[in-house]
Amino acid sequence: MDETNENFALFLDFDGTLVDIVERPDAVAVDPALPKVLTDLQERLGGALAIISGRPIAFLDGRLAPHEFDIAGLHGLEQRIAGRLSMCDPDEHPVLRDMVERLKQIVAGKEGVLIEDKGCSVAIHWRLAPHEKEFALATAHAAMEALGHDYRVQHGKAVAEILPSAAGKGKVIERFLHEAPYRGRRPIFIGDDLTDENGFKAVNAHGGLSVRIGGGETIAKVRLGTPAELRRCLSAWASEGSLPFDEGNS
Ligand SMILES: O=P(O)(O)OC[C@H]1O[C@H](O[C@H]2O[C@H](CO)[C@@H](O)[C@H](O)[C@H]2O)[C@H](O)[C@@H](O)[C@@H]1O
Repeated sequence: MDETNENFALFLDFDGTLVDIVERPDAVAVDPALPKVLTDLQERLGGALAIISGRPIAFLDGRLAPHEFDIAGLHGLEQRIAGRLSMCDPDEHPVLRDMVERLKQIVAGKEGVLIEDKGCSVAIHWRLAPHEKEFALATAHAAMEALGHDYRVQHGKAVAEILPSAAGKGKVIERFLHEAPYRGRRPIFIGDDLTDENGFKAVNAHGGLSVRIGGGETIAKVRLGTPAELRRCLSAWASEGSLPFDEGNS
């Protein structure tokens, strides 16, 4: 391991952070150079690099293949650390499963409104139909009311997700920080969205470094413009070894 990096634990969001936002969730494309950059950086950090995403782990593994990184999916409902996998079982969420079927029927006539069924959570997207934003938000909140306190709505970029209340990026980052090789290190979390603010709060509380990609109100300490800019920073960090963020830049 590179000694200058031994104190850092790096947590990276996926959509809007490592990859550019696109119109459809299934159309997202990974820069071909990215998996190797992440692998090199993981080595520099003595293994302390993890992806923290709202996507299912299976989707992320598919996009980053053949590399299998430490990872948290579904906003922390699933995780894999050093090959140890902990998954969420959709069968333990029968009321949510019924609700997913109802939601598919409710949006059926709404062109451009997409239901992304993630097993233990469900997202309602309106990026292709911005005029349906209020409908999609009202639908998500009505679903949450019907499901009760065990579920909450997570707002995001042209999306509202219904997910178990226990899910949260801050909580899962805390879990990683209790495990080797993350334990005792200074955390860095890089994200772009509302769901990432909870992760920024966790790393800030540890005296860590929070980095927000793009605009919007944030508690992150550093801001970068775009996923492409971040990919350049990560590539430089992987090849040169020095932290590529200026902590004074917020
Ligand atoms: O935690 P993340 O890795 O940032 O995932 C958050 C959500 O990202 C995806 O939706 C977003 O990206 C789509 C593709 O660019 C875009 O079409 C959509 O408007 C964005 O909200 C993903 O589909 C969700 O499941 C993730 O929770």
